Amino acid sequence: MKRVADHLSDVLETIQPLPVLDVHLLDSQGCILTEDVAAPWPLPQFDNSAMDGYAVCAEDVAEASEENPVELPVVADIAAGDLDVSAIGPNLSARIMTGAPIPARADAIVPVEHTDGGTARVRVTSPPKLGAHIRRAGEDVKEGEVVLSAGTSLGATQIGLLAAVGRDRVVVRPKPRIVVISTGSELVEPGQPVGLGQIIDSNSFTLTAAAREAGAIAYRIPPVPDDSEQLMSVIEDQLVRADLVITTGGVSKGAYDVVKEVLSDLGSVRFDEVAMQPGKPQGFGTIGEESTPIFTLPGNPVSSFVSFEVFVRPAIRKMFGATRLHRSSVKAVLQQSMRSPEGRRQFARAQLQPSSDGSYLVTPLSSQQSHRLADLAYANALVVVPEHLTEVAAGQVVDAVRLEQRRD
Ligand SMILES: Nc1nc2c(c(=O)[nH]1)N[C@H]1C(S)=C(S)[C@@H](COP(=O)(O)OP(=O)(O)OC[C@H]3O[C@@H](n4cnc5c(N)ncnc54)[C@H](O)[C@@H]3O)O[C@H]1N2
Ligand code: MOO
Repeated sequence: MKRVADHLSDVLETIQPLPVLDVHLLDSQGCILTEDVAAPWPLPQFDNSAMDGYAVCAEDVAEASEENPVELPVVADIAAGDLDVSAIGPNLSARIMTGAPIPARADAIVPVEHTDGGTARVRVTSPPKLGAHIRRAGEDVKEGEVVLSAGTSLGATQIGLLAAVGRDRVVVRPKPRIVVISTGSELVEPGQPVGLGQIIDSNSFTLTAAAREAGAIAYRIPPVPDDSEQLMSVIEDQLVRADLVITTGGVSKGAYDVVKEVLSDLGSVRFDEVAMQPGKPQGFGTIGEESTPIFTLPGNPVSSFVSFEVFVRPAIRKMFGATRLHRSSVKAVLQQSMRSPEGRRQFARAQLQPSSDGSYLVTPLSSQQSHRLADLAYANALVVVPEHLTEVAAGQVVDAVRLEQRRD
């Protein structure tokens, strides 16, 4: 049997980052920036007021108090966006709104709450500190400063910053488009009547959602029966829009394992038994004119999910240029002894929880059978038991891969 580490390194050798693309700013959400973006101007671009109030010279109102307000003429009314802002002279003031440019010589803003709000003359009842409520040009970002560097993952706040420095397009590595195909003549769609012997296709839902959680654009298509011509035609159709294809089912030793049959003659897909539990039957390779990568994962629901976690997720992350391909794992104290098949790496569903001293405790779920979907939905970690161990006693420290918290 092939080792997990060897299969993963074969996968990651074949998978390459997608070519970069110049996209509209909002289309960059969730993508990784591939250029350094410098600010062509400072932020803020000009000195402006942080408060609705009055621009003054601080020393003119230094003695102001509730009992002895200082009264100043109001010589201008400056709104945000006003361009024509003249200087104020000594012992004069200008009414000013938040975001409006500071008139020359003003060196403090008195918030309207500390005045009588007058429009021709204003009575100031509290002295501002020098520079109070003035947002200085460049205090946020300096002109020419690199605000985001290549490799940054773009979320809402990064996209806002890019807009603020004037970018309407950016160069990113796009999200891979992934097509998920479940195979099996027994499969029916959720929401449809389920006949005797039929089962609902859950794999394609799990994996489409998992691919999206990993950062991809994922398309799910209805299950394809165990018929080689139909499967071939569906795969060929889907190659038009796919950067990567995932199938589930039909890769073990059954008489109707058509995925294996069809893909053995197409492209460069190799079928291996990988020394892991679950997820032993694995297929991977490339197909079609554009050598599109394809994973053929086993049909058992847990096996397909674990295979996705171990091989497909890192591949997706490599395609969109992430620097961290793997999920984080922690050392955790096993709460219950475990057995593990000899010579195979076990990925056991488990509940991980922090303990009061900052360490982690992990409890493997009672059954590790590959069809048990409820346990899978309940697990928040996978305990990894290396190939050479067949037993791990309670109290031992193990590696636990953290899955996204799906139940909190
Ligand atoms: N004689 C042997 N039989 C099996 C072996 C073996 O080595 N020798 N390996 C077992 C292991 S391990 C796995 S894993 C499975 C993999 O089987 P396939 O990939 O061929 O998958 P199927 O036979 O099509 O289905 C297996 C199982 O999973 C259910 N299934 C399939 N697709 C879905 C879906 N989309 N949603 C929900 N459930 C699905 C299917 O009904 C079967 O119960 O082979 C073992 N057998
Ligand atoms: O390898 Mo299967 O994936 O054990 O259930």
